[in-house]
Amino acid sequence: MAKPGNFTSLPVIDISPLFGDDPDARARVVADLGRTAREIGFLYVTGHGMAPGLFDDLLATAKDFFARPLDEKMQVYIGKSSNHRGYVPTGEEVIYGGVPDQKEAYDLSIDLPADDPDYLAGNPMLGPNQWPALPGFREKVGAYYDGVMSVGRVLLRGFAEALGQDPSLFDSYVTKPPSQLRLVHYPYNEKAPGNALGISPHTDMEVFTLLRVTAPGLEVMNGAGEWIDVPPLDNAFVVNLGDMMEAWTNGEFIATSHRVRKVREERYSFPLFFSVDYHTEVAPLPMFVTGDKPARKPVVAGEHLFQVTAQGFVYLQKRIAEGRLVLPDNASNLHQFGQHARHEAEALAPAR
Ligand SMILES: O=C(O)CCC(=O)C(=O)O
Ligand SMILES: [Fe+2]
Repeated sequence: MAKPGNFTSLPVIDISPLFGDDPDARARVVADLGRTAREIGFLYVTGHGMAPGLFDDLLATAKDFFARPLDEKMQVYIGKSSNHRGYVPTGEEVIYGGVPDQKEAYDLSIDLPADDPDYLAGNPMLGPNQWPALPGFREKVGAYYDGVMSVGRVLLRGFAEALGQDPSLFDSYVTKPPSQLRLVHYPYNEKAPGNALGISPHTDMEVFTLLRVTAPGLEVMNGAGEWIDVPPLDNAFVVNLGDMMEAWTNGEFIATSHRVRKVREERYSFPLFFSVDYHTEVAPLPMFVTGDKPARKPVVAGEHLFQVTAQGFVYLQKRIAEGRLVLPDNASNLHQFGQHARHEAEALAPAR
């Protein structure tokens, strides 16, 4: 099983050469990405080309939205959506042990038209977003979403090259991906003990995550089992590889465990979970399977994501209890992969 090295801090990788045409500079970045993906699974990304204003606007918009009265936010309650989009009030997410969080969120993903065939067929993760009526919200949050997805696509090509493959290796798997952006708000909590958990140890399930946060709290586990601080870095994304990347590469690239420590400070967190297409069967790609590294059991990406999601949200649990929602019983557990397996062996519950 893949295991990270004994790093004590994360590398900062300037990916601007991935947008340029200097082959030597590109090769250096690709080599850095490869080393990091094999040994750490976590990095800061700068030189991503996104104007700082996009994040500033996202943050200001999120602050405005979360400051609105509850009944206004509930106009776009996630429980009104058939494809998991909208406002997630405090208490909606099921807590895996420990002190309940005061966190609230707004979830969006690829904004498909109402005549999208997957949406019409009742797909539980594909369809339109539920946009709040707040002026400018859709434009600003949508612009950030498009920007971060573009960075994700460039990064995906960089990782493909870092595996010694054609940059387009993964492209055909990400044509209409349910890549979720979460706007998360942890209000000020004067009682929050510094070492209590905001999110318990987990790996992210998707290909990789592009994260921006406003305050410290995120920690990554190194190979020695020590928690390493990942404080926010100005105009940089924290990028971590997820289970699908580890599964595709048969463990060559690693999904690293992380957790969020509670801090006595209001905190906003904006993870973009870069996913593959809903119907993709995620299995090790043939070039990563060898005699001593047998292929693991495949999962259908979207079914797996939705199955895990369904366990974590009250409105989905209600739909299941009422028989209005039936989960596919063939979606196996992606937590069998990578560090999730190790954590489950250590009896630590996944957070999402
Ligand atoms: O808020 C953070 O710093 C990270 C959140 C996270 O790990 C997640 O949502 O999966
Ligand atoms: Fe995470």
